Amino acid sequence: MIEFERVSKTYPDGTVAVDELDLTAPSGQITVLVGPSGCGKTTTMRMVNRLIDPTAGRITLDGTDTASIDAVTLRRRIGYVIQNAGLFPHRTVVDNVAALPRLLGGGKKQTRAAAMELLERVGLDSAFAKRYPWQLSGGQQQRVGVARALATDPPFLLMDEPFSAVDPIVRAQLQDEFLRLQSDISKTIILVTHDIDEALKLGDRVAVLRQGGRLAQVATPAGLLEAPADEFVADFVGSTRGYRSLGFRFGDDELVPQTEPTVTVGKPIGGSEGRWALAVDSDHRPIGWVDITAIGTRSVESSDINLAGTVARADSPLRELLNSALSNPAGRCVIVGDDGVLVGSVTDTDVLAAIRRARASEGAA
Ligand SMILES: Nc1ncnc2c1ncn2[C@@H]1O[C@H](COP(=O)(O)OP(=O)(O)OP(=O)(O)O)[C@@H](O)[C@H]1O
Repeated sequence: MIEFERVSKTYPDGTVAVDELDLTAPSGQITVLVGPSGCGKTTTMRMVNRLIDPTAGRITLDGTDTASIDAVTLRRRIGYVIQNAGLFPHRTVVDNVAALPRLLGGGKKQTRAAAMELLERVGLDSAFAKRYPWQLSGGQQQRVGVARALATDPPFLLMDEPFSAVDPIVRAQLQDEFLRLQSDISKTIILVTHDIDEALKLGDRVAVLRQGGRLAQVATPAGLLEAPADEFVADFVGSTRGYRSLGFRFGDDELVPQTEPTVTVGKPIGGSEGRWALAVDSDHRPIGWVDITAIGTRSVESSDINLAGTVARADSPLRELLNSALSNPAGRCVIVGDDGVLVGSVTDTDVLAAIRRARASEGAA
């Protein structure tokens, strides 16, 4: 757990960057700091690893005052990921990741092997290990940045705008991978962003800061959308906050897929009701929809398949679940497993009902 207790920072020129901040970042969770430019996010984060010293107040890591820990020792316990990755330009990818463990006295073979394993975990093929940072895309560099921050297996991680230097599609991929990684490693993370959508997607808790480094509200993403503390927060989360909750995901048991009747190419349609039937390949992966009324008793052909529909996974954001329901001619959301194999389907009404249930339980919490 990282705790800020009445922490303030006034720069020598008199700028109050952070003003009496009280905030807790719980263990094993992602706490996001979000707010407009200049509201003190980076200053707040850098006080944790003492790149900046607070003017007043104290910051504790699992109860220990950071001021009482030697700065080098402190930074070993806190991984740090920054925008544009900040990699050593003259070292290969694997050497970037292995650098700190080597410095701490790890053997060459052992630290390299550990670095290779980490690179795999962050989704980088081993073929990239011998490249230099400039030979990687922005998204690949960010992955190396994350691997490097994790190299000493620190319990705490600070991430300053880690995904903002890449295009929106790569950013979404990196965010998804990061959430998957975090569900495995459960680090105590503080992440800074100015992007409210990123904050709502990644944060277990989101702290909204306003100008002058004052905390406007800290809440779960759903709590923030449903009950903004004041006009500033309401404006910051935006008037489309109803739609923003479509970025949330359901837990495993909140949506129960029903069996979806299927058809395959080369076979006649048997026993499907309604107008549309889902076509699947021989591995039972959805490929499109067939208009039953156009087929009659003959066999289904590839050219009969309407490819308009999309699929989602049970843990996809609600946006993708609804998108699947709305894009499929049958109006049902098709759910597949990680391997792309059909699990079943839910209706758009099921998705909306589950959203309402989730909101009701959030409100009751
Ligand atoms: N070394 C410094 N000396 C004086 N003022 C500073 C210094 N560093 C930052 N500031 C000021 O402190 C305030 C907070 O800056 P900080 O970088 O923490 O904000 P931020 O929320 O991270 O901003 P951004 O989203 O634009 O990166 C700003 O007004 C900034 O101009």
